[in-house]
Order: sequence, then C-alpha cells, then structure tokens
Amino acid sequence: MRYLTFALGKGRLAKTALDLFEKIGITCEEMKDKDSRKLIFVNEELKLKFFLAKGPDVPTYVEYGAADIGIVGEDTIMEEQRKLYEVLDLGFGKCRMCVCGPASAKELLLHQEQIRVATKYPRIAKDYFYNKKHQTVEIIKLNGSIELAPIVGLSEVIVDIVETGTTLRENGLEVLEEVCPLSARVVVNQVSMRMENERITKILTDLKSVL
Ligand SMILES: Nc1ncnc2c1ncn2[C@@H]1O[C@H](COP(=O)(O)OP(=O)(O)OP(=O)(O)O)[C@@H](O)[C@H]1O
Ligand SMILES: O=P(O)(O)OC[C@H]1O[C@H](OP(=O)(O)OP(=O)(O)O)[C@H](O)[C@@H]1O
Repeated sequence: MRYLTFALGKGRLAKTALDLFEKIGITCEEMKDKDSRKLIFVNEELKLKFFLAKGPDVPTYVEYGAADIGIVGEDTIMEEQRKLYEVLDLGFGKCRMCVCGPASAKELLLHQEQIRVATKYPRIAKDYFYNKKHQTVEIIKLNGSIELAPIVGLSEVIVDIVETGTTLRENGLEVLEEVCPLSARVVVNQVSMRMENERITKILTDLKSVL
C-alpha cells in the first residue's frame, strides 16, 4: 500500500484540522510539538504522511500530486486557481472576505470611482470589482497587515479577511461590502481521487460523520 499524503497549511487551520483527524482515529503525535522544526510526519501503521506548508502553497502541492489531500481556506483555493477537486466544507475557519475601509470610502464605492484596493488576494479582488461590480479599480498586492494601507494613504479600501472585526475596529475601519463567506475546505488531487478512491472516500465519509 502506498502512502497517502496530506498537506496542511501551517497557520490558523492546522490545529483544528489535526483535532478533526484525531476524532476519526488518524493521529500524528509528533506534529503537535510546537517547538519542532520538522516539516513532515509519518504514521507508518496507517501509511499516511502529513506535511505543513505555507497556506497558499497547499493547492500547489495538491495539484502536482505531491500531496493527495489538502486542507486549506476557501480564500486560498479561490486565489490560487489550481486544478483540484474541492470535496468537503469542514465548517471551521469561518470568516468573510470583505471590502473594508474608513466610512468615508462608502461614497467612493457608491459612485464607482477609480479607487485603489490593497489586498493579499489580487485575483479575488479583481474578480469582485471587474466581473461582479463592473468597477475599474487599481489593485495593489500586499503580503500582510493589509489594514495599514488605507490608514497611511496607500489605498482607499482593502479586500481582506474579517473574522471578529477586531482588527478593523482597532484601526478605525469598517466592512463596506461583503465579497463572500469563507471556511476551511478539503481538496483532493484529481488523479489520486481516481487511483486511491476507496481510501480517500473512506476518510471523507469519516470526516463528515464527525463534523
Ligand atoms: N481571522 C482570520 N484571519 C485570516 N485567516 C483566517 C481568519 N479566520 C479564519 N481564517 C482562515 O484561515 C486560513 C489560514 O490563515 P492564516 O492567517 O493562518 O494563514 P495565511 O493567510 O496563509 O497566513 P500567512 O500569510 O501569515 O502565512 C485563511 O486562509 C482563512 O481561510
Ligand atoms: O477580524 P479579525 O478577527 O480581527 O481577523 C482579521 C485579521 O486577521 C488576519 O490577519 P493576520 O492575523 O493573518 O495577519 P496578516 O495581516 O499579517 O495577514 C486578516 O488579514 C485580518 O487582518
């Protein structure tokens, strides 16, 4: 039997994903060691491998078959546009992709002004403004602390993830429009889905039963 390989984003979703696997009898104790720099873990008994990667790289590993199964935020799936099957909504990691800014930016959105939009998600932002709203905007790609952009005058608004709204509140910003709700998803490599259908289907069925 060959190994089935799981790719997990090493951020916020990893711990909950591992807890979920534990509930269906898939454990990997080594992975819980927070101080470890180890990147890949093996469960010999079940012939499973797990590795931690940067969230946005998870769909890449899955598309190329370096991982059979991945757990990743829906935002990352939308942004990366990889060829893979999105098979299960895990119902955790819930948040929203939103257009945010100071209250004063509402007017600019309303009048379809040519505004600047800072974001870690240029594809999602472009799709939203160009295809859904038919509004021409300038998109500026950033890599984090996106809320800074309207505060320091880099952009009028941002497209970013909102969970509790604390980051917005503490920086005098608010949600102006909602792009879409988001949650953690299971993605599967397209060839693995055929070649390892039985094992993968069993894992998915087990996961569904504990959600
Ligand atoms: N408050 C939140 N902020 C960001 N992502 C959240 C939040 N709540 C849930 N998520 C989900 O968790 C996923 C992982 O987020 P996390 O910030 O850990 O990783 P990341 O965006 O890849 O971070 P980094 O770029 O810092 O490595 C996101 O893609 C999103 O789907
Ligand atoms: O609504 P909240 O609960 O405040 O959560 C949303 C914030 O969390 C994320 O940032 P993260 O902590 O991943 O840091 P980053 O800005 O460096 O990506 C996201 O980009 C928002 O800034």
